[in-house]
Amino acid sequence: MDEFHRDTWVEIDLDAIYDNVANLRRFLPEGTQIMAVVKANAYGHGDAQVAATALEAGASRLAVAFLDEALALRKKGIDAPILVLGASRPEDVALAAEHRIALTVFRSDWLEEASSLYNGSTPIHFHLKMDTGMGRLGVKDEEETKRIAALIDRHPPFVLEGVYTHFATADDVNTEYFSYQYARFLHMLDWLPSRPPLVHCANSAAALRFSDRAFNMVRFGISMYGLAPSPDIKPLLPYELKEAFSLHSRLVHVKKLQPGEKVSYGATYTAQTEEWIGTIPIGYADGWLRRLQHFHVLVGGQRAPIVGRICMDQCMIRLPGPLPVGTKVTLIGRQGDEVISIDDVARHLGTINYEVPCTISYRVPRIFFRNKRIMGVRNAVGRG
Ligand SMILES: Cc1ncc(COP(=O)(O)O)c(CNc2conc2O)c1O
Repeated sequence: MDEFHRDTWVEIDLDAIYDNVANLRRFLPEGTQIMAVVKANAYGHGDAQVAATALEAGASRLAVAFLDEALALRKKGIDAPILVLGASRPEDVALAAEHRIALTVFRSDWLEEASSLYNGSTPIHFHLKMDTGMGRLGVKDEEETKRIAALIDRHPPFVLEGVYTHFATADDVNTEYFSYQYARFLHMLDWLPSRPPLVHCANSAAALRFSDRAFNMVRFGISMYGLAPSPDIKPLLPYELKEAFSLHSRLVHVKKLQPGEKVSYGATYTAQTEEWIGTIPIGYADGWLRRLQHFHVLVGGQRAPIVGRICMDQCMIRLPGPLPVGTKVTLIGRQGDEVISIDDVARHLGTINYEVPCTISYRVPRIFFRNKRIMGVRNAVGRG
């Protein structure tokens, strides 16, 4: 287990990850596989630890954004099938094949170049991405689709393992555009001479709302971490999700200010009365962004406002009274009856919940809990 020497840390409840996946397993139609989306360091939750837990709970495959993320999982001993959802380089097909990593394909010129560069005999699995209206990656016309299918067919090591699309509005209460994309996908699938073994379209929102239209695999991301894909559809979800991520620190300095005394850069905060001010060792370089000024944290089971500008490595809070240095501060999570959720932070920042855990940087160590006990600590500082 890594050590760390600053009293700020993330706690990842792997029991919550397990339960969120196991509940989906029970909820989905029999035979629908779960692909756990662990890109961006598992949305900031720890890629290998989340991957292993999700696989234990019933996921059979993993998805990442880029080849480097898949290679990192292999280095950490994750052996399950991995799909790279984003674009890769044609010259990296050999590397992907060597590590049994599937790649997304959506351009015939890319595949032409890959076939000219790859002389190996080790199979490389491809998932064909179809753009049904997300407008990001994917084939859009029949000719290109047929060209790609024919190229794969002509090149023995190339295997078409899957075909998929991605929804732009599955987390929207209004299902009109979702229905359009779903119908478009059905139509585009007929452009293929035959359907490959894996056909998938659902993200968390679609898996939880339209599991009857998920084909034979879902790509489960945000709700594996216990977060609703959007506030609007939270009431529509079929079962309770358990948030896995919490963020904590400790008071490293406590002082009493007299009226008129100032706090932090720009001296923008002025004490109005005698005030107790605490300093905590977390700042915007940790992803605790400057826009969180005027938000609050929990200390002593009570809300404490963040006062003055958030610095790179520290910020200040107004305490309910004199508290000892070392008192635990919760920035995301629960203290007694008080809770600060990721959704609360996202709302204050004017963003979506996805962004919050992803933004808590590598500099904040992650402590992993399984069966309520610490099973690992990862401190990425100094790992280059
Ligand atoms: C292709 C693809 N499939 C599945 C998922 C999982 O979606 P979920 O987390 O809603 O379950 C994502 C998430 N991609 C992104 C989530 O936020 N921005 C993204 O690009 C994705 O890009």
